[in-house]
Amino acid sequence: MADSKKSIGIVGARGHTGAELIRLVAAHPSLELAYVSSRELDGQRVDAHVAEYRGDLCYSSPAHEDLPGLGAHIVVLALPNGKAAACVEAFDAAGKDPVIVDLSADYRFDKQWYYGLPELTRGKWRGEKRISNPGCYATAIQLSIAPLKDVLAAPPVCFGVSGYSGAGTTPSDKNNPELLRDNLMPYALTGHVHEKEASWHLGIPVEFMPHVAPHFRGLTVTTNLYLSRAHKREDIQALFQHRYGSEKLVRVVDEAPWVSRIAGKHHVEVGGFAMSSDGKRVVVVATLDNLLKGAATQAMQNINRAIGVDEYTAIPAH
Ligand SMILES: NC(=O)C1=CN([C@@H]2O[C@H](COP(=O)(O)OP(=O)(O)OC[C@H]3O[C@@H](n4cnc5c(N)ncnc54)[C@H](OP(=O)(O)O)[C@@H]3O)[C@@H](O)[C@H]2O)C=CC1
Ligand SMILES: CC(=O)N[C@@H](CCC(=O)OP(=O)(O)O)C(=O)O
Repeated sequence: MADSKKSIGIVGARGHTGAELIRLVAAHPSLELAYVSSRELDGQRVDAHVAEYRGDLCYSSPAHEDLPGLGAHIVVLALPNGKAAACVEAFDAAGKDPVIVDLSADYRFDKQWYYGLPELTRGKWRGEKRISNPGCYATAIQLSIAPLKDVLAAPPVCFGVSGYSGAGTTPSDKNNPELLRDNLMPYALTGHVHEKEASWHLGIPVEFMPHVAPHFRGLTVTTNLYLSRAHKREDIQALFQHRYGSEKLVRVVDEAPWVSRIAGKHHVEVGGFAMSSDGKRVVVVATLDNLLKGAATQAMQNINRAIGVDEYTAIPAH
């Protein structure tokens, strides 16, 4: 391994987000895969599953206690919710302190961890090596609401529709293409963890109603916002432009964006800005790829910052 490169381990690398991260790492000039874990793919070559990876690495299945001994500078936890703590505890017990990026919801409410939604929290990073990566819907919700936070008259109401890759690879109704065919499946209509996450990090109550749809990847969040005083559409657009005009991974668009155009892309699109006739209600639509800006791309932004390289290194512009 070249000295100039940092080594990275991905725990839970068989999953959808793990595979996207392997692709991003494969194209990264300063990162090299140290290990990728999967119980199911243990012993199989990585390049047999992720064509973009060129190398001889095979998946392995280390016990949690053995992870610290593998020595990666950066560890990404891409495990189901509830499974991160055992890994984190193993690093603590071994006295090892790599950069840990957790993709699950497990540390998103923990003040000891940096919550890495760079477009909104970049300035809050104090060099923490423990980074919780935001949820996919929670990213779209927060980016849709943040520019209007100070002019709201009521809690924003968000209608979300995700592709079924959002439900991971463990079989369930929410990733069963047979049940999803010609269907839209509502779930967790109150109290979804991303409702709590967006409310917590924005500091205002947010209401969220998720659905899962037959497409594989990409999500839409349509948010209804009541405003404390009348606005013109140009005023709303100006607030979004002011907030995101210089952001490489947020595009403020005129019309309401379509999810079919965001699949495989690394950025967020936010637009629509449909006004009520009295100017006191606006509907904002955001789309992003749940596996990319909703997970792996955002993790890569956070890793890049943690290792001191440009935040967008190895993240394609389109
Ligand atoms: N999918 C998405 O759109 C998004 C997902 N996330 C979060 O990222 C994390 C990973 O998501 P995703 O890639 O979709 O999940 P998947 O279900 O696709 O993958 C989960 C991974 O964890 C491993 N795994 C499953 N069960 C266990 C277990 N009990 N113990 C140890 N390893 C296990 C699996 O490999 P193996 O079984 O072979 O060991 C697999 O590599 C989750 O916390 C998810 O909530 C965040 C944002 C978006
Ligand atoms: C369609 C679908 O099921 N989506 C997932 C969100 C995926 C995600 O961002 O996950 P975490 O917050 O768990 O990391 C869900 O609603 O739980």
